[in-house]
Amino acid sequence: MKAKEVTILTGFLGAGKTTVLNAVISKMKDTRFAIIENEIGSESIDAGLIIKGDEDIVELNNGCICCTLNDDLFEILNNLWDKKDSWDHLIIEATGIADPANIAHPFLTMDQVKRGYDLKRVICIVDAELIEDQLKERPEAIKQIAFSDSILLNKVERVSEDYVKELQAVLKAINPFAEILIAAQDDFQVRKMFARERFANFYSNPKPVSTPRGMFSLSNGTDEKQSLLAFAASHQKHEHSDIETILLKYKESLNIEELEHRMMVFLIVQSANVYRIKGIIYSHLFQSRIILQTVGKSLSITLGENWLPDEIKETKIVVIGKGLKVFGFDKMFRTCLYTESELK
Ligand SMILES: Nc1nc2c(ncn2[C@@H]2O[C@H](COP(=O)(O)OP(=O)(O)OP(=O)(O)O)[C@@H](O)[C@H]2O)c(=O)[nH]1
Repeated sequence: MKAKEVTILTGFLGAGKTTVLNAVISKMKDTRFAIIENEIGSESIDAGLIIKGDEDIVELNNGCICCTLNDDLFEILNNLWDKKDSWDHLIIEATGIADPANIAHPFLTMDQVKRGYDLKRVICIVDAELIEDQLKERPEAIKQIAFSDSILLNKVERVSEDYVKELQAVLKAINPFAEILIAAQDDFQVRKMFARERFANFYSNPKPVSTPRGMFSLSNGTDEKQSLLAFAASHQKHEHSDIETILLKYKESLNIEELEHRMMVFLIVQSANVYRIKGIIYSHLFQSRIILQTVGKSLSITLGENWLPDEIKETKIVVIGKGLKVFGFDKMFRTCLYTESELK
């Protein structure tokens, strides 16, 4: 059986990976996708933001797969392989701080993985408004651009045309081999992105891991798993080890106007070390969930999917940044909860 096509979607926190993934699912209706959604927090928000179709969506929330190449990934690859007749193309949405080279490693070096999975391309989504600061502060952002085959410059409507040209030159300098695409209004150039395949010898020739021959199964303590764990262990010291996540959960209904107000003040005054906030919010005044997102100083509060009748309605908010104080965030969000007397 032919190996399945694999695409890795990378890009810094909030660049627009899930948005582009949704555009891909909508545009390429003739392809059945399997999706691995990796998030650094223990709870997945993104999986709830992917448009529902026939896609097989697997969440991998135990940490960033670029650092913890653990059993979970192999189990997922094995499980997907078992259902290989039901999908055509695997997309891995990496966390916003992942080094795509580490994610690509097993696909490039392990014979048994290669037999089932053919890594065709790495696509990097870049936030035109924030990338300049991200390149200065975060080595992850540079690695993501440097390792990609296509770079999609996103959110260009937020910057000037001249600045877009400057950014193109910067991106070209970091990665002269990549094709740079500009996202136009609601057009993420999906077909173009997927038409491009990686150069066979482009990647930095990771050292091959010796692998025993056999079935495509990695779940039984094979040497490959050992090799990969050793590889993972040797990569434990990451540049993004200073990045932390906080998860806050509330069962009470939340006042969306108050939330908007608090968030706007927070973003103006205090958000320097916060890269990303994303949340699914429960407010009794709405039949649907409310989606809260911040990237840099931008705030978006939108309607999500309706709650299902038997679903537990609760708010889940993930904050990603450096030196985060749980108490402060908890206090801010608690002031947005309706009190019992307000609900009467
Ligand atoms: N203005 C503008 N906003 C965009 C565009 N693409 C995405 N966004 C917004 O940017 C925010 C983050 O988008 P996501 O697609 O969730 O980003 P992501 O890269 O998946 O985020 P993480 O998974 O947290 O790293 C959302 O509020 C999107 O609506 C764009 O082209 N223009």
